[in-house]
Amino acid sequence: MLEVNAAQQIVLAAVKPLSPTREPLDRRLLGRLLAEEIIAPQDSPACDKSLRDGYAVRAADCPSAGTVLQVIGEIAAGAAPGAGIGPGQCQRIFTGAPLPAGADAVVMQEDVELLPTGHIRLRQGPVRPGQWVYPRGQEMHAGEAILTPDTRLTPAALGVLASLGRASVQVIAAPRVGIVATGNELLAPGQPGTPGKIYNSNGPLLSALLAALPLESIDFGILPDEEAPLRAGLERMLQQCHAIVIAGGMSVGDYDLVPRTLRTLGLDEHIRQVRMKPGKPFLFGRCGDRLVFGLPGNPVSAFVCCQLFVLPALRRLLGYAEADCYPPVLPARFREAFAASNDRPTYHPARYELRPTELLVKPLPWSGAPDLRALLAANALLLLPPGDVRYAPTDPASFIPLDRT
Ligand SMILES: Nc1nc2c(c(=O)[nH]1)N[C@H]1C(S)=C(S)[C@@H](COP(=O)(O)OP(=O)(O)OC[C@H]3O[C@@H](n4cnc5c(N)ncnc54)[C@H](O)[C@@H]3O)O[C@H]1N2
Ligand code: MOO
Repeated sequence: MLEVNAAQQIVLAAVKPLSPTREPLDRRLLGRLLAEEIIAPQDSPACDKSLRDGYAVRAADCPSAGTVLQVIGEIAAGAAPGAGIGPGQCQRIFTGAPLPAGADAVVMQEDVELLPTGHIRLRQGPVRPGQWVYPRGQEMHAGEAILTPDTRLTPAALGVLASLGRASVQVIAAPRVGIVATGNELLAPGQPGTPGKIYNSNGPLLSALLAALPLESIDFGILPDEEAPLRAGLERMLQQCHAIVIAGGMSVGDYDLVPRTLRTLGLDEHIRQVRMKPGKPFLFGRCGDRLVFGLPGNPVSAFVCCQLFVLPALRRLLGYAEADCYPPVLPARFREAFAASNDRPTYHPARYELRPTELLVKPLPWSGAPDLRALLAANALLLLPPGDVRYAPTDPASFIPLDRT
């Protein structure tokens, strides 16, 4: 049976980033990949600016405390610089306002005494040239490359793009991803419960996991274990989405119809099972250029397969470099003794904590693939090898953090 690492490589090898598109600059671009080089159109700041509320002066006029200067006008932020200043003169100025011609320094208003004659007297001196001035081009020069293609857009990058006056940018397109739960036993939240039925937790669980990425996800609700409506539903999803995520009906039972139904829709199956627990009946393939992920119905299995295979593939569709697509695996030490017995490599819900110099990890009580409640307290998946294993406190461990953003 395929190992997890090999399966992850097969998935990523089958995914190509989507094409670039031009989109309006807003917060929906957070986490998207830039697809153009951004060049500064002009110097920033475009002129020398004041960093303080106070007075724009000529430093050469201000050798010492007690210097008296004539105030000849006022410049607010957003105003044109207006008249320049000559010897013995200054202008009232506010933070962000352009320095008038002749001025090369700013004196904070706290450092002057305002005289009734319309003059100021310096409380301190000398004034250094450039004092409280943000010089033209200090942040960037016209023609300078500010952002390279393949930059992942952060809040700071979006702020810088806005500061350049950009209303839109070229980014890698965001995929549309469909999610559906299958099973005759499933009820939508709000429907009256009846014996034998359970509520669909996988749909909301997977939608929430996908919400960590800047893509459009569509929840297609529930499809039954019946061939005709299942086929029609999956076909509709394939028409509308770049990738589809199906949970349930993946195993070998008489009502596990998903794999064979996908085959009638032209599935090119790349993966049918992976040597892991939970999540063994994971399916991956393509229908034409659509990516198809079949997750086992047990909620923790669906969760783990989403973390290990679906999210990495979607990051790749978004244009992330391959190495940035995988969830990180971090080294740690066991916080306490633990004994495990598993027939496959296992991803066990756990809690990690940062101690001054190392990470400690503690497996949580967990009763297996259906036990979604165990994930409530988890912030990690602890990797455990197959077989009977006993760990003592401080033994080495490795885990996947679940709180990575
Ligand atoms: N004879 C075998 N039986 C099973 C095998 C096997 O190899 N041989 N594999 C087991 C493993 S491992 C898993 S995992 C499950 C996965 O099976 P399916 O993908 O077919 O999932 P279902 O049978 O549809 O459901 C399993 C379980 O999860 C519940 N479920 C399903 N969907 C949801 C949902 N949307 N929300 C909440 N709970 C859901 C479902 O009611 C079942 O209890 O198969 C083993 N069997
Ligand atoms: O592989 Mo299944 O997901 O253990 O229960």
